Amino acid sequence: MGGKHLSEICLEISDVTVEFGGLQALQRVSAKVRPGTVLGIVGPNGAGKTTLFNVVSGVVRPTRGAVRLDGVDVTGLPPHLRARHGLSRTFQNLALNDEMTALENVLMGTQRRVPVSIGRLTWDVLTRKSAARETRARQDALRVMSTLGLLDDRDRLISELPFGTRRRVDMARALAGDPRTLLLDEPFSGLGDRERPLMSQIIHEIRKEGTVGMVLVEHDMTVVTELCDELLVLNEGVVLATGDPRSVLAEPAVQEAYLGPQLKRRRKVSA
Ligand SMILES: Nc1ncnc2c1ncn2[C@@H]1O[C@H](COP(=O)(O)OP(=O)(O)OP(=O)(O)O)[C@@H](O)[C@H]1O
Repeated sequence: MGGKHLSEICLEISDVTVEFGGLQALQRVSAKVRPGTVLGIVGPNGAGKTTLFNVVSGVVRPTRGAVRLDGVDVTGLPPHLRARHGLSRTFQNLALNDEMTALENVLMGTQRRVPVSIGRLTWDVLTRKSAARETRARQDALRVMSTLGLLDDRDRLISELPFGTRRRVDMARALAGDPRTLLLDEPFSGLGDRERPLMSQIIHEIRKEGTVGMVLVEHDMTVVTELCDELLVLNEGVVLATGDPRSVLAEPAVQEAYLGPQLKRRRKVSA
């Protein structure tokens, strides 16, 4: 990103409120993410986690408040234009084309920086300049795939790959866009015991590199405590607590928000 001024904060959510009809799904939520850190968004069902994720990715437009990527206000921008400001995301249900190879899917992720043609069909109409871009995109895609242990799978169709490998391909696709801010939507969901440590390690490595800020929505509190620098706990659209994971999860209000519904159910059953 040569020469461009990059703000210390890659993602800033300022005073965001979202109303769906009469329901306030988010009320005055603020957060900042720095490169090399992971912000975890947690909270019980219906707390507003997905809505906040959707506000950052541009799927939901906030009623009030703003989203900034590298200091640029992107609140009015549709999702596909946010990639130009360094935003990339993974999907809980994966965003892969099953009929394409792993490499072709990862190449799709490089399109943020250069308009890449990925099909054999369009190869013959490419100019020499775009052929050079294609070569660079392939190199970038293969480099990311190598880091994620996917080189041996590069020419296999997504439909032939086990779920855990597909999840890593989705991660490689998101990373191939060279993001500054990466949204991770339940990246451990559906992974087996052998695949989970690998995903943890990948997130650790990205964090250690120090150039990408991550936002993680995840239900597994062990993962959240282990991977996140900071937690933002939502409950019924309101920020209940923020801070380092262990102290935040120990707060009585947070415990009540999580255990409250269970305790209420138990009281009902025993009444
Ligand atoms: N498009 C929508 N229209 C109306 N209400 C919505 C919409 N999307 C979400 N909501 C409501 O907003 C609130 C927050 O929902 P959200 O999906 O963000 O919660 P969540 O924390 O992601 O929950 P879960 O953990 O169950 O996925 C809920 O009451 C939900 O019913």
